[in-house]
Amino acid sequence: MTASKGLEGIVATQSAISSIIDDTLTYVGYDIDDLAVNASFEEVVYLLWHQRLPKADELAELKQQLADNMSVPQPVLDHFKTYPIGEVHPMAALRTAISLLGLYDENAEDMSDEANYEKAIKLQAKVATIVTAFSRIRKGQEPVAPKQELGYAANFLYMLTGEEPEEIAIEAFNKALVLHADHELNASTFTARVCVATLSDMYSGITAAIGALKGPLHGGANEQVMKMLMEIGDEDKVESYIREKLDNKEKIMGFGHRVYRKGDPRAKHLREMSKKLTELRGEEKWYNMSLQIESIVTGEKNLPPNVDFYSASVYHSLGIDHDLFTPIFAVSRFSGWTAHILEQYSNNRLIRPRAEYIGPDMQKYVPINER
Ligand SMILES: CC(=O)SCCNC(=O)CCNC(=O)[C@H](O)C(C)(C)COP(=O)(O)OP(=O)(O)OC[C@H]1O[C@@H](n2cnc3c(N)ncnc32)[C@H](O)[C@@H]1OP(=O)(O)O
Ligand SMILES: O=C([O-])CC(=O)C(=O)O
Repeated sequence: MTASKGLEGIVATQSAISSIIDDTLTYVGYDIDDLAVNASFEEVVYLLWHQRLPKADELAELKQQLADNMSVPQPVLDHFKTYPIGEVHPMAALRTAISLLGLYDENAEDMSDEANYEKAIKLQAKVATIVTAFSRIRKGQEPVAPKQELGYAANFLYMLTGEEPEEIAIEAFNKALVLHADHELNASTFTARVCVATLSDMYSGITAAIGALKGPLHGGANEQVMKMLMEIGDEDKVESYIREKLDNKEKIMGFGHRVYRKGDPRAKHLREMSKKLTELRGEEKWYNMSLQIESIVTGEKNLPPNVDFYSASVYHSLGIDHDLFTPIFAVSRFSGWTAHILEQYSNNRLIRPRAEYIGPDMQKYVPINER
């Protein structure tokens, strides 16, 4: 038995949800380039859950179901007030809130297909409320109730700020949600599948996935990208900052990928949006710095940017707090995680790989006073 470090190159399951073949990402066979330009997030959610695009009445029904399920039990929101304000990372708060939310769902342990589909709807609806409410409560503000007539992307921004967002912000945010929705067997999705393959419940699977997404080698990278941009601060400091990091063999956040070799197809959409939004806000420096970083890292290391790189300047331009970038990734990825959990349940087998043992051999127990 020889281990593949990080399970690199191992095909661990079959899935009909998304695929990465020759650096092309598709959701159920639809090219991400097509969906990024044309689809609403709700259409993508439906696509991932049903493996087909919705008809108009089906989309309207899903939108209504999401709108109807956005409210969150008060104790889940109140528990945010028990944290030491300002010190809790919103991903830790989200992870805890979803686990807590499970206690308020009387069907949490009902493993029927219907109950699990309903849980997917509830989770997708409520995560927007949870993330935005946490953001407001920690600033001493009241949560904002969603508006029935707004779509998912618009509602998220509305609940975050209390103001109806501009069209350009809705368009950018919807696109970001579409681009982050699913990604084959990434670390957090794999985590969700491993968890529920024991026939554990969906809240457990999603809680586990949030924990996996939080790390800076995965979803946590987008916040780190913005931290780096802020640290550099100015266009004429990029060159020396990045070269020093590379010379010290440090990683540049937002670059590299386990699967993509030529490049992440999502990055160009975010790059384009970053250009548009930073120009609009008169803050082109974040885009210009990002371009410079891309040119150096690609030139020196042949490492293209991943989805996390330009999403940082996009979210910053939308006025979003930097530590909410990864929770926003999660808000979108709830759709993929729930789709994979439903798929896992529908054709389940316990996921239990082996380890190549490299510890000492055949030791004999030594009584404690003789060690
Ligand atoms: C949504 C997402 O999860 S996308 C990924 C988000 N994560 C990041 O952006 C963090 C930065 N990137 C990384 O840490 C990595 O590229 C990962 C974790 C994404 C992929 O890692 P792996 O597939 O294990 O690649 P691995 O670490 O083997 O890298 C191969 C080589 O490229 C280098 N490398 C990889 N990424 C980077 C980077 N971002 N900056 C500098 N060098 C890098 C490695 O040091 C290694 O060099 P070596 O061969 O000289 O040792
Ligand atoms: O697939 C991966 O390893 C990480 C990634 O890009 C994602 O989850 O979107």
